[in-house]
Amino acid sequence: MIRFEHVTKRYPDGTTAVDDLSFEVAEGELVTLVGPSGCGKTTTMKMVNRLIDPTAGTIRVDGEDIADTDPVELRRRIGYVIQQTGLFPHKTVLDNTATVPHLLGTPRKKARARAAELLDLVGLDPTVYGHRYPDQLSGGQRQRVGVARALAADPPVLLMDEPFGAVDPVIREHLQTEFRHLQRTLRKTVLFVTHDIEEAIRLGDRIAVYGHGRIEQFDTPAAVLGAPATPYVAEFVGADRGIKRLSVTPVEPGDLEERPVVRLDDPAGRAAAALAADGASWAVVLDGDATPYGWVPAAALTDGGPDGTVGDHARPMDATLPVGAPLREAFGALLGHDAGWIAVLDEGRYAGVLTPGGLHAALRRATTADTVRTTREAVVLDTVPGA
Ligand SMILES: Nc1ncnc2c1ncn2[C@@H]1O[C@H](COP(=O)(O)OP(=O)(O)OP(=O)(O)O)[C@@H](O)[C@H]1O
Repeated sequence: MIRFEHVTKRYPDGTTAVDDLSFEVAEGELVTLVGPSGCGKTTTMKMVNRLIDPTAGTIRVDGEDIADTDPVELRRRIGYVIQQTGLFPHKTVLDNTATVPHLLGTPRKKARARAAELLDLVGLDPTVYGHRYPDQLSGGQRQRVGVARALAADPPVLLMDEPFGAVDPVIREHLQTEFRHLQRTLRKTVLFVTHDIEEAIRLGDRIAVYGHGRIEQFDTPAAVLGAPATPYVAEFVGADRGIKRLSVTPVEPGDLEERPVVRLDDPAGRAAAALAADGASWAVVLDGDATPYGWVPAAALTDGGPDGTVGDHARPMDATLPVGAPLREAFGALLGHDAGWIAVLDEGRYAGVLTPGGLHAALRRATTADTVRTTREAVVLDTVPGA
């Protein structure tokens, strides 16, 4: 969808900001460009909507060489969000959001109705915030308006240059999470610039790690963290990259353990006998066919005699995780609940439990995947002193 072919940008003073860059962002993909200050990220982005023209090379959007495209027509197809959101100070939030569709010919009333929907989508109640002016909003709220405004003309491509840069870390993480959810449904083609590796990992389908004017590695977050291509990338992603990988490795069905399962309305005596036959000290309790309710210790089932149902003795546990949740979330959930396990759902149905042992195995699985990715040439054999 966005394709760079041997693109170089040299500024008139001789600075080479981007040097022979080639990469592609697929349709519906979110690529983060990450690197230290001055490495050419913004220059790369501004060449896509022709705010800057390259010195050499070709950039294509949807197959078309943008050098042959009228910049105004090009920018209609490309939403642009920047850190200083660039909102019109004298217009209300609603009018700021509705401006571009209105300019493009959408009747005013329809443009405003759509703007209200978009404000809602980015988490701003239009009845509360729609009539405010930008200086009556917090930094995080202004950035949400910036995102809503960029989405208003429904462009297939979004360029985002440090869009969440000006807010504190907590709000920032919140905005990132919301944007990730939004992107799951919108599936825009997004080029997202950041100097924050955590942000790049959380948001990117793939990450381009920039050195000076060049991409040092272009791959999925898991691959960049698991197998940094160069010492520069390894240093940039940080010594704690193992921990960061918890954010990008998902829980898979194979990581789950099977436990005996009983149902709330099962007779307690029969459940106790089944557990005894299994030699199990506890069972998962389901409410109906597939909804986890909690757990029951074997010993509790026969408290007060064998009559009654499992429900009389079961203990609720409200935490569950979906298959595909990042291990970081699973780790947090395990720490937050005393039971040493967490029920995992696959498409809403109980699929098994995740234990600390399963979590460990999942991390090892991710490591093994990296070993397969790493080419033989890339492996450096060190001599172990004294071996
Ligand atoms: N108009 C210009 N004239 C000359 N040099 C420029 C110009 N704009 C940018 N540069 C230089 O080009 C290089 C890349 O700049 P760019 O803004 O693309 O980097 P960046 O990675 O986005 O940095 P930051 O994270 O600080 O925004 C830098 O060395 C910068 O000083």
